[in-house]
Amino acid sequence: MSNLIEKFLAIPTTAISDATGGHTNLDAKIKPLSDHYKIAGRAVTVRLPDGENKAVLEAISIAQKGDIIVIDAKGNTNRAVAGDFVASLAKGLGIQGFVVNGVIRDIAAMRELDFPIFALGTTVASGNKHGGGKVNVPIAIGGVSVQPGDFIVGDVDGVVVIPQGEEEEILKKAEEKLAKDEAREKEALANGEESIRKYLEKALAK
Ligand SMILES: O=C([O-])CC(=O)C(=O)O
Ligand SMILES: [Mg+2]
Repeated sequence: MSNLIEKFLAIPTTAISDATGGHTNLDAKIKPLSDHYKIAGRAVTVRLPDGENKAVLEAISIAQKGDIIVIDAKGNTNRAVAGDFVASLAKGLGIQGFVVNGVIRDIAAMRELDFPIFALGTTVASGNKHGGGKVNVPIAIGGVSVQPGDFIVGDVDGVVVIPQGEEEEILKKAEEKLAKDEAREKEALANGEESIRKYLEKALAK
C-alpha cells in the first residue's frame, strides 16, 4: 500500500473536509453501506448510461491495486450498478471500493464480502449490459466533479475528493486540524464541569 494511502486511512474524512474547506465533499445521500468502511485511494472513473452497468467491468479490468472505482450512474435508483459477484471480482483484484451515485444489490452478501461500497442505497433489479459508458473520463457525482486519478477518501461520515496534486498539502492541513481538535477536546474535557465551563467562556468571548 502506498504511503499516501496509509496516511489518509488514518485520518477521518471530517478533518479532510475541514482541510479542503468542504468544497469537494460528496452529497450526504451517498452513504457507506456498512459503518466501518474506510477507503483511501485513486479514482478510476466510470460514466454509465441510464440503467447500464457493463462499463463497471471495464473499469475493474484496468484499475490498479488500491484504486477506488467512482461511478456516475446519474442518480438512477432502479437498476444496480453492481452486486456481490461484480464486487468480488473487484475485491479479488485488490480494488478498495466503489463510490456511486446509484444503487447496488445483493446487500447481505455484499456486507459479508466486506467490500466497501458508498451508494445511494439498494435495489433488487440488475443493471442492463448492452454496453456504452466511458471509463476514466471526467465525471460529476454527489455535486462534485471527479477527474480520473483524483484521491478519494471515504468513511462513516461520507466521501471527500482531493484533486490530484493537492494530496500532500491537504494531508498536512488535515493532520494539523486533527491535532488541534484533539487538543481542544483534551482542554475542554480535562476536568469535568469546571474545564467545560472555562472552555465555553473562552470560545464565546472570541
Ligand atoms: O450482475 C449484475 O449486474 C449485478 C449482480 O447481481 C452481481 O454482481 O452479483
Ligand atoms: Mg448478483
